[in-house]
Amino acid sequence: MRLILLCVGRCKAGPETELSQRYIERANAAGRALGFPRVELREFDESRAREPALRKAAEAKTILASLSPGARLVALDESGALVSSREFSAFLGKTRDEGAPALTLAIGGADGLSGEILEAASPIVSFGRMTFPHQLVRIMAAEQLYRAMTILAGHPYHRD
Ligand SMILES: C[S@@+](CC[C@H](N)C(=O)[O-])C[C@H]1O[C@@H](n2cnc3c(N)ncnc32)[C@H](O)[C@@H]1O
Repeated sequence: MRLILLCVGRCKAGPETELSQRYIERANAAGRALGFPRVELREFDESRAREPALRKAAEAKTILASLSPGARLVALDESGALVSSREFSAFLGKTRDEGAPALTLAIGGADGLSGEILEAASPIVSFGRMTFPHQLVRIMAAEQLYRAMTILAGHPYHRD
């Protein structure tokens, strides 16, 4: 099952990009043998529309258009469900075993994700009730994908 980290907003070259790339490379190395051939990072420009609602709607259209047929959509949003790393890894394993061709994790831009995306997603996952910048969330999501791979592989990176 392909894993896609879909980001509204681009990250400049620098420490945030380096760290998220490092976790993606680790997730790729650990995931290949587990039926996760690769984590793909896709970035889109934030909309330049004047109103936040119009920006979010335009960004939602881009996100929905980029989903491959049969792909599962997970939204990252402050309002979502609080899940443990083990629960998240179990969800990835179950979705893979159900035969989904791809799973997309969507990260919103400065305005956040639209209601349309939150309704289309299952589940909506939160990293806590605080709001983080999308650059940090990208790193956190990449790390959680790597952590999930190690949990599924029985590797001792994750300790609890
Ligand atoms: C700067 S935040 C969006 C701002 C916020 N929704 C607002 O109303 O102003 C950018 C993106 O990072 C992700 N994000 C931020 N905090 C998060 C959290 N606590 N849990 C999960 N995702 C988060 C979401 O995908 C969000 O759309």
